[in-house]
Amino acid sequence: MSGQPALDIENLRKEYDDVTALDGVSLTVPEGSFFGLLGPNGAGKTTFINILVGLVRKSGGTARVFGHDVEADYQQTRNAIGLAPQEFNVDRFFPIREVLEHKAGYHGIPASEAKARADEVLKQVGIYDKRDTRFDWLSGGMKRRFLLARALITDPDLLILDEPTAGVDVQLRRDLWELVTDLNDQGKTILLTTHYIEEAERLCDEVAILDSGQVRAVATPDELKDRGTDQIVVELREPPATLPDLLAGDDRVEAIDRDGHQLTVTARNGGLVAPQLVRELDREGIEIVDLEITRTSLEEVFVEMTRHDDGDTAAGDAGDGDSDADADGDDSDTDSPRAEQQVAPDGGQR
Ligand SMILES: Nc1ncnc2c1ncn2[C@@H]1O[C@H](COP(=O)(O)OP(=O)(O)OP(=O)(O)O)[C@@H](O)[C@H]1O
Repeated sequence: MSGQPALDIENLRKEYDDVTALDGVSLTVPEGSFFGLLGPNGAGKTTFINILVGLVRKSGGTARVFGHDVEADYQQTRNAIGLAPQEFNVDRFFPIREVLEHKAGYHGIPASEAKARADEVLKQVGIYDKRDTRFDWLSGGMKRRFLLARALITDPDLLILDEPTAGVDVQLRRDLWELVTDLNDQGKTILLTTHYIEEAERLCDEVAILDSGQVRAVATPDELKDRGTDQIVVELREPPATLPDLLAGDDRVEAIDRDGHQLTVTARNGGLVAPQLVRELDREGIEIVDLEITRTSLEEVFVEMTRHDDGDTAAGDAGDGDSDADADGDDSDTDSPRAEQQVAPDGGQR
C-alpha cells in the first residue's frame, strides 16, 4: 500500500492543435478501487490514458500515479501501470511467451524470472497451452486474454483496461469480468473504460462520466441511477372520475399521468416514493390491482448526461466498442502506437 491515491489528477488539459481533448479534468481514484471511465466516442478517454502512460504529453494541469508525476517520474509511473489497450499492438512474429519475456526484460525483470512470470500470467488468463503460438494465430478472445497477460507481466499496482471486452462473446466477457474482479480483490486498482454500461454497473465501485473533455459526474453506479427518474405504474380497480391531489409537495415527483385505470408517476427515487403513493391511495379508499416500478437504467442517465444540444448523444456508441486507440504505452512492442507525441523517460518528447 503506497498510501497515495492511485490517480490524482488536477485540471488536466490537452489540446491537439485546435481540438481540446481534455478540458480541465480533475479526478481522484483511490488505491484498490475499481474505477470506470465512461464517455461517448471522442470524449477524451484514450487521451487521458495515453497521458498516464507517457504516450501523450499534457498541455496543462497535473497527473500523478501513486504520487509519481507522470512526466517528471516517468519510469516509476510506467512501472506501476499495466495497460491492456483496445488495439492489438503486439509483436506478431514471436510466440506469445517470448513476447511476454521481452516485455518483462524491458521493465527490468531478470531473464531467469521472466520465463516463470510469463508462464504465471498465461496460466492466470487461461491461455498457457497456447504459449508457443504466435499472436496472429490466437482467436479474438484469446488475443484479449493475451493483452491482459501482457498488462500483468510486471505485476502492476494499477491495471488500465481500455475497452477490454470490445467485440468478445458473452461467455468470454463473463470470464474476463471474473478475472478482473479477482485481480481487484487481490488489491490491484483497476481503471476501466467501456462502452458497455452493464459492464461498468457490474464491476465498478465508482464511475466518472467524461464528455467533451470534461468530467460531468463522479459517483457510484447506484448514485448515478438515483439521479435519473423512475416510473411507478399503478393499475387501479375503480378509480373516481377525478383523482385527489396525490404526492403533493413531493419534489422528487416530476409528473403524474392518468390513462383510464392506469396511473403513472415519474419520480426520482421511485422505490421511496411508491410506499407513500400506496398509503395515499389507500387513505382515499382507491384500490390498487397492480403496481410496478421501472428503475431508470445507468444507460439512460449516461445518455441524458452526455446529450448534446444538437441532439447528438452517446446512445449510438453504447455497445459498439469501436475505437482507434492504439498503444500499450511502452517501448517493448514493435508496432508503433498512434500517439501524437511521446514523452520519453527523461521527460522530453520523442
Ligand atoms: N493525435 C491526435 N491528433 C488530433 N486530435 C486527436 C488526436 N487524438 C485524439 N484527438 C481528438 O481528441 C478528442 C478526444 O479523442 P480520444 O481518442 O481521447 O477520445 P475517446 O474518448 O478515447 O474516444 P473513443 O471512445 O472513440 O476511443 C477527439 O476529438 C479526437 O478526434
